[in-house]
Amino acid sequence: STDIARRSADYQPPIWDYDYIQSLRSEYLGEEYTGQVNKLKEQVRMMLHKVVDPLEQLELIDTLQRLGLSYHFESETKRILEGLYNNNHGGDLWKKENLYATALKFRLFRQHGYSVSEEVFNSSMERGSFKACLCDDTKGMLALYEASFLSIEGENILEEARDFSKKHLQEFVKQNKDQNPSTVAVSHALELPLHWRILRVEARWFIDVYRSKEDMNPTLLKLAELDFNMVQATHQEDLKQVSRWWRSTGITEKLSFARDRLTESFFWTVGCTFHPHLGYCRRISTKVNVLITVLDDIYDVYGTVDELELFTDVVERWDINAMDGLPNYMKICFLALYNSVNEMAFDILKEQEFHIIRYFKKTWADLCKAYLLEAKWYYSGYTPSLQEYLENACFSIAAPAILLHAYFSYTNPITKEALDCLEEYPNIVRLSSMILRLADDLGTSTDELKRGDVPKSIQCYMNETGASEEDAREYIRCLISATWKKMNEERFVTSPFSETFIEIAFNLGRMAQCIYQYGDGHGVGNHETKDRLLSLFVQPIP
Ligand SMILES: CC1(C)[C@@H]2CC[C@@]1(C)[C@@H](OP(=O)([O-])OP(=O)([O-])[O-])C2
Ligand SMILES: [Mg+2]
Ligand SMILES: [Mg+2]
Ligand SMILES: [Mg+2]
Ligand SMILES: [Mg+2]
Ligand SMILES: [Mg+2]
Repeated sequence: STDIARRSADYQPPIWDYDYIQSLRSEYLGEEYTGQVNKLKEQVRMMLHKVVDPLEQLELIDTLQRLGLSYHFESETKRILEGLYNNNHGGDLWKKENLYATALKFRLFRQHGYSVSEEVFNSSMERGSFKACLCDDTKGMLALYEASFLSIEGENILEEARDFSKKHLQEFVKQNKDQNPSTVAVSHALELPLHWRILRVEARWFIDVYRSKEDMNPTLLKLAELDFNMVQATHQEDLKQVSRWWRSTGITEKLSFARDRLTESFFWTVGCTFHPHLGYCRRISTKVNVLITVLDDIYDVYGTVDELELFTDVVERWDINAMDGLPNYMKICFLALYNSVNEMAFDILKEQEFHIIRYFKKTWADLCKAYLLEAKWYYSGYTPSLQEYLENACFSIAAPAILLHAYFSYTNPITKEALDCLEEYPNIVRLSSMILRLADDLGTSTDELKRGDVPKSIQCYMNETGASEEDAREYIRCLISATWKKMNEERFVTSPFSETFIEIAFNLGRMAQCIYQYGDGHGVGNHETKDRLLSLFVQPIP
């Protein structure tokens, strides 16, 4: 190609090389442990049937969830919560309970879609604020803090609950320097509340914490360790398979300027859909993520505006006969995208007799148009208002494309109603995109601006208000929190989407906060991400 001065992002090669990934093995694959795990599951089912004290029921449900086991006991959990909700939701039991029990029940009810009012905390308040004596009740403070993240817009009691509990928990950590189970639990929650954490990542951490708790139940621990390792073995097979596909495309050689992040792309999908039987969904979503990562770098780093115009036009037309004018690196990328997407469309046509190409074509065209607009803003030196930036950046972050593919890759039967709704970018998609975009900008914008990229939300806000970068970042974090309140409301809206889809959309936002918790965990693959990937995909729990 002509010697155009092209930017470089100087991305490092992947930490996880191909041969290493292909060498992964697990003794937990296959039937070896199925007998043992089924026996343990039966024992836990008995525990769920025998427990009668309401607080113990809630604690068992919460523990199973944090151990990553709740997906085995969904019907038992539903039966218990239904019972608790029906026979005491009237409210008398709420009054007699301590703050810890009230907050735990509130969080679990809301999380499972039972509507419960923030007024249940009234007995812990006087004259509009929480009773000062409560601040010594660390267990209650922690439960109140976690519960406050299930709030929706306009719930002032829960807003007050978050501020009150956060202040006293920070105080508690300051007063107690030594590492002990409660300071560890409090610091963990202050880093990221449970509601914003990815279940699979949280389970790996909590299993180690649970092992040393004085009320640890050996059956629960054993099942959690065994199940974690068996699921890990399944994920390893998915990863090896999709890694073989990625190598066969040759894209990492042909487009060496772009990020080669297959394993991190797989981590995104595991965070969204860890269920063992959703392997096809994980493999498709990984293909989408790793292709989007390359596409994003073509628009953000390497392509000239003329080339990007050409590429966007070809994607909009979705026509391989329109490729001739593309430079070679774009031919490779478009044809890989075209083949992968059409192959998935074929799978669905064969399985469900649904011809869906036009939905894919539209979502990829919308994504590339959003990319192109950002590239034009960059080359023309234009800084949009925050509002203008975000309207486009909720598309350029690719969440709508990611969620559309996720919907198709596990939903059977696909419904026209859900498709028409998806095509209009419903609230749940828009809100999930917003969280992903804001968390991504917090984690990646420093490096992006260094090598040259469109001004991100932080910079747009600074430009618009004259705020410092620190204040702008704080504002973006508040925006994430406010968006979560709107997302929480979506849980209660009737929609044509299944509970699974809603959970995947929630998890996409959680994944962003997980990946970017310590900076750019995707592009840079920092040591936190590396440690997480090792514990999730390589090292079984001993
Ligand atoms: C999977 C993704 C969320 C999507 C592609 C790679 C990402 C990690 C992110 O990459 P980034 O370059 O930060 O996106 P953007 O800031 O250029 O939109 C955008
Ligand atoms: Mg969670
Ligand atoms: Mg590369
Ligand atoms: Mg980018
Ligand atoms: Mg981009
Ligand atoms: Mg970014």
